[in-house]
Amino acid sequence: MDGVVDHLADERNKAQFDVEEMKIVWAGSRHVFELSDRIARLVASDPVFRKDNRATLSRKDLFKNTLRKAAHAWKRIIELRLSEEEASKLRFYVDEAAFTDLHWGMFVPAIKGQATEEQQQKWLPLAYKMQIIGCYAQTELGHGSNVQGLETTATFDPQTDEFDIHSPTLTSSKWWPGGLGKVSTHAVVYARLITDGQEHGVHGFIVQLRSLDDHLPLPGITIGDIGMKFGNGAYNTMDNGVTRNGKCVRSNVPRQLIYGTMVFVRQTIVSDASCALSRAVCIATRYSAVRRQFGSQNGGVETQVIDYKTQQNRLFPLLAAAYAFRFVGEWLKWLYTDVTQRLQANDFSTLPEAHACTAGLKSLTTTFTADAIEECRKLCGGHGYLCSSGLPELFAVYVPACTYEGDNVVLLLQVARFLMKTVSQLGSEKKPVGTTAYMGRVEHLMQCRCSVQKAEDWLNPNTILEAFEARTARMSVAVAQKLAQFANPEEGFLELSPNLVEASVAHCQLIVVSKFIEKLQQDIPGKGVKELLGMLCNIYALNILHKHLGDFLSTGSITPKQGSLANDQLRSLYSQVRPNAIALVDAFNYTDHYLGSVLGRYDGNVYPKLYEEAWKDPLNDSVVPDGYHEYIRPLLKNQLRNARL
Ligand SMILES: CCCCCCCCCCCCCCCCCCCCCCCCCCCCCC(=O)SCCNC(=O)CCNC(=O)[C@H](O)C(C)(C)COP(=O)(O)OP(=O)(O)OC[C@H]1O[C@@H](n2cnc3c(N)ncnc32)[C@H](O)[C@@H]1OP(=O)(O)O
Ligand SMILES: Cc1cc2nc3c(=O)[nH]c(=O)nc-3n(C[C@H](O)[C@H](O)[C@H](O)COP(=O)(O)OP(=O)(O)OC[C@H]3O[C@@H](n4cnc5c(N)ncnc54)[C@H](O)[C@@H]3O)c2cc1C
Repeated sequence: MDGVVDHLADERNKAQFDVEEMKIVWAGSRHVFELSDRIARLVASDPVFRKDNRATLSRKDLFKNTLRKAAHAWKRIIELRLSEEEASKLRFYVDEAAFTDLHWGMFVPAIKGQATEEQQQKWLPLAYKMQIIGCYAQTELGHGSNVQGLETTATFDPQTDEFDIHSPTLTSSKWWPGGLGKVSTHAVVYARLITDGQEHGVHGFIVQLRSLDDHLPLPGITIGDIGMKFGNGAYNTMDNGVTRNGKCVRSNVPRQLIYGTMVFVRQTIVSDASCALSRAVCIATRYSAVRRQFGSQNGGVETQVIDYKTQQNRLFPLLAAAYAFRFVGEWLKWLYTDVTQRLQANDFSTLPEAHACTAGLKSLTTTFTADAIEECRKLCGGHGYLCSSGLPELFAVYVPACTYEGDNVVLLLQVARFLMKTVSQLGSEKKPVGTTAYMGRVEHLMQCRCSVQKAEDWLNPNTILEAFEARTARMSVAVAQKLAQFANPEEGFLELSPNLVEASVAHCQLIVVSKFIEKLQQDIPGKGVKELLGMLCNIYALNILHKHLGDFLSTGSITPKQGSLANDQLRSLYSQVRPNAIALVDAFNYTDHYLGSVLGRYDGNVYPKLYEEAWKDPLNDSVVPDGYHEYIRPLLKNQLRNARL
């Protein structure tokens, strides 16, 4: 900021907490903060990684530019001898969806999680050096959610000691896999295993797709890109592929680990939600402090839009959620590490809970984040609709997270199965543990009364927790009782699926609230840091309570009066957070390069930069537009009309 006017300086001076310490809390540790900061600057200062032209490039140029960036990134990783942690931050700050995500994020984990020792020794060194490039080919044209419904077959031929991978129909074509369309040389292909004429369910097989000499598809394989996706630029940097069959290399997979890669990726998607959300919130918060509308007294300055209570009521819960998702993401990473270690020791006991948590939290956080990015766009008024705000592209890149790695409703139904199983086991030997431990107090939760009498009573974390637990327990038990009335449980499950999904959402929201409260019980240094986090935790919880008041009231978990007091407390919390809003988004420590938004600039110098940016549009290359002589001039001169008459 040397020599640059900081238009947000007054806002920064208002902060009542230590921003530098909050940056450490956000990053997770001082080590991660310093590393992230260094890599973010490295990326921002490298011209190859510029991204302000993505919306205007043609698909082919966009894609080629992504290939260039990926090759350059890999070169820098090798030259600078970056560690895995540094390389992964570099990918984060380069901020461009590419085949490398699938290679590192799914192909390598699938081999690590599902291949035998011998297979790992063969494939992993090649993959780590990127001497082969892999993708994850599960979804087909006809089936995505229903993995057991995949049609591709892998038939073992004892004569050749090979599997014959076959997609016999159009609908069995692999369709969607990222990186498959134009880049990958190999894939983990999911197919129904057939040996001796017998079926053994869906398994993963490593298949070579393209020649390592000339990149042409191997015989028997038809391969290409599936076409343009939502939004200009955005996810179109990625080649999503279609392919039909081939021969392959043998595989031998333990049944329970087939789904392991999805558990891993869902966990990373939850952590990623806080990044996308915080980015949108940072843009909307800074711009809301810059933007002024109405309220001028005697020709004085107008009101900053961030001071309108309606703006705060829309924006601050999103800010609070960004922090909430950060902490639940940290916890989920711990849970995933724990379950992985157990699996290595053949202990599968915590896998169902890990599956339910990753599926449910992936669904909850991505649905919320996608909606929140769009809300941030609206919070920025008309300028939010400009590509230079960064929000349209962020939305277009982010919104498929609600679908990929499991459609969000399908995933909530998985949580519902887990919840119903937990309820059905209450009173048996098997005690609920982990995130369902609260169900062990179901008798109390079914009849407890919320003690809130005045607005400030809602600041007690135990009060909040009990209201959320009572709501979830009562919703789960109510739907379980309805289910029990069906002679055929699967029929009941289908009929009651909307109620089941609502119970799952309540359960996932409870997990997020409880992990935020747990975070606050840790030692958090820095003046005012814990206090601010406490306010954000209360905003996150009370906003949910307000938005889902129907659930809380219909289950009798709180009274209408208590609901109204929660809302009073929310308004008071907004006033307390307001002076800290800019500092709270500064704590994300995002560079202007990463934010990619004129509205979210650190220095708040929005208007001159918006004007400057507009002139860069290719349409402004000429004063008189291409097409004037053909279409505008004849119109103005009435030549078109005369010609018709
Ligand atoms: C320009 C760029 C430059 C940068 C360059 C830099 C390069 C260098 C970088 C170097 C870095 C090095 C560091 C690397 C760091 C890593 C980076 C990480 C990034 C990660 C990002 C990844 C990218 C994401 C992009 C998006 C990818 C999207 C991919 C996909 O979408 S893949 C396809 C996913 N498909 C689905 O999810 C399908 C959904 N369906 C299902 O999951 C299931 O079928 C089902 C719905 C659950 C099935 O239901 P059924 O009822 O049919 O059940 P079924 O019979 O199958 O199962 C029954 C029992 O099994 C249980 N169960 C089900 N699922 C699971 C599970 N997942 N786990 C455990 N158990 C499960 C189920 O509960 C039943 O149990 P039961 O009730 O007890 O019987
Ligand atoms: C950008 C992007 C990248 C992707 N990358 C990959 C990849 O790398 N590799 C890969 O293998 N796949 C990939 N996919 C595919 C992705 O995993 C699937 O699209 C996803 O799992 C959803 O499956 P589907 O498309 O079959 O949706 P469908 O299941 O057809 O969903 C359609 C609708 O039906 C509803 N529905 C479906 N089943 C049920 C049910 N049982 N009960 C109630 N409602 C239901 C859904 O909620 C949804 O509203 C990608 C997809 C996208 C968009």
